Amino acid sequence: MRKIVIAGNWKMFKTQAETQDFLRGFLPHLDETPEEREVLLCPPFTDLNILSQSLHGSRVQLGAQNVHWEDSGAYTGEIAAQMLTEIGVRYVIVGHSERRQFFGETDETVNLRLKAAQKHGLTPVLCVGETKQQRDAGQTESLITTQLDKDLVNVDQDNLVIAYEPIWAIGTGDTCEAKEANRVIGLIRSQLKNTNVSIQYGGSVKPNNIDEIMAQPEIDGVLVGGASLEPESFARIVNYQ
Ligand SMILES: O=C[C@H](O)COP(=O)(O)O
Repeated sequence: MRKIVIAGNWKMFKTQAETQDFLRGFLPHLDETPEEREVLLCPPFTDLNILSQSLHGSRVQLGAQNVHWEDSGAYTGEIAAQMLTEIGVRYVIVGHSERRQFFGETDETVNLRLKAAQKHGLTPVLCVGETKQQRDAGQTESLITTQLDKDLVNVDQDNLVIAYEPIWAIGTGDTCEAKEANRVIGLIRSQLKNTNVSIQYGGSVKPNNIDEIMAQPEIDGVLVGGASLEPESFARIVNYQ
């Protein structure tokens, strides 16, 4: 049985005070959320501790936005898996297109980060997806196949979530058609050893398109950026019909 995972990726947004405001507005809505849905927040590192304390005893899981492959060392600006698990983090986003595009993340470093996360009991959320140029050139399938082949070398598929995020749909309001996202996610699934991996869609998910997205048979959840920052809109997404 595939798990439904609804995740908010806050990217580089929210101070601790803003995080507390968010929780006041968001948490009461979880009374309506069906039990089987995993709800996940991935804030900036500086918000993890306060969220860990505030969410103690709640059903919301914590995720980080990055993890280094070494246990410790001289890696300025990076974070180690044990620093995350010590404060109750359970998931970590790896290979987000913004990391690949702006911070030199490669399939090789994505693979190292995935293995390090798993070694310490974190569940990685691996992001894959094509640019507009690659889509227009008919390279979506080959690009995703290459990413999966390289990123998943020696990665345990029993402790993994994948997010299909077409880069052209991220933060643009230009959502991938639900049926097309379903098709690509089916293709991703067909390339996995474990076909029960939960595969999310990400890219301009909003309250007005969540129901159609989640009605697709291959889609097991969503990775939400902008619309996860506002309590009412993320609550509507978590409580999709
Ligand atoms: O990680 C989340 C994605 O990059 C989607 O962001 P968005 O919902 O703002 O388009």
